[in-house]
Amino acid sequence: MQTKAAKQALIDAGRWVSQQGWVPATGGNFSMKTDDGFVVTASGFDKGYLTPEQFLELDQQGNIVSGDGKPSAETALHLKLYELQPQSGCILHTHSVAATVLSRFIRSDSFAVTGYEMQKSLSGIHSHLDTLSIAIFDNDQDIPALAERVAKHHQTHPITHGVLIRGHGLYALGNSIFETRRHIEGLEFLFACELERIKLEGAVK
Ligand SMILES: CSCCC(=O)C(=O)COP(=O)(O)O
Ligand SMILES: [Zn+2]
Repeated sequence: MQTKAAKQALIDAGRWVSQQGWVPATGGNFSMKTDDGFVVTASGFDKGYLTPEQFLELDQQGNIVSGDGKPSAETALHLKLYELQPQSGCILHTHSVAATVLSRFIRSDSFAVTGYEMQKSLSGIHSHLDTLSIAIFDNDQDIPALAERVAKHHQTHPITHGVLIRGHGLYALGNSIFETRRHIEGLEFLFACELERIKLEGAVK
């Protein structure tokens, strides 16, 4: 995709995720592969009201080639995820309440679900009987270190649809912005269902 069109697609995605309440304050960051490299959101802006000036353009190696301000503080994690999953074309990082709370509630290193028809919104999942597993990593202000932990985990448990960062949010991957948006919407639905189920089960204990 051309850079200008990629920025507009991310602006539209930002408005949508903001309307869903999944990028409060200045939370979240977005990136997409382009014909020349990548575009990534600049740091510190409200992702619901992005403008074309609030992006940086990176070359294929992730070096800044144009744009003002600082790239997202989490750019290194985006670049690592593209390296691990080269077919990925777009990464959207969100901070929903459900992803934040559930990733803290679950003590193990993955969110695993089965039994939901909505699992089929995720590429490669064809039955509610399949088990969907999303890895959870402890949060870290050292983003390159976090990216290295993700890479190490990927060697034994390949990352497919996304990762959760504990108490922080979701990184969703897809081969296009359309697939990534679908993955976010499907995953957020599943997170919300699981939160409701946990609350109901707690109430009857
Ligand atoms: C209040 S959001 C804290 C930083 C963060 O987690 C985030 O997603 C936004 O960071 P950026 O540098 O991309 O604006
Ligand atoms: Zn974040």
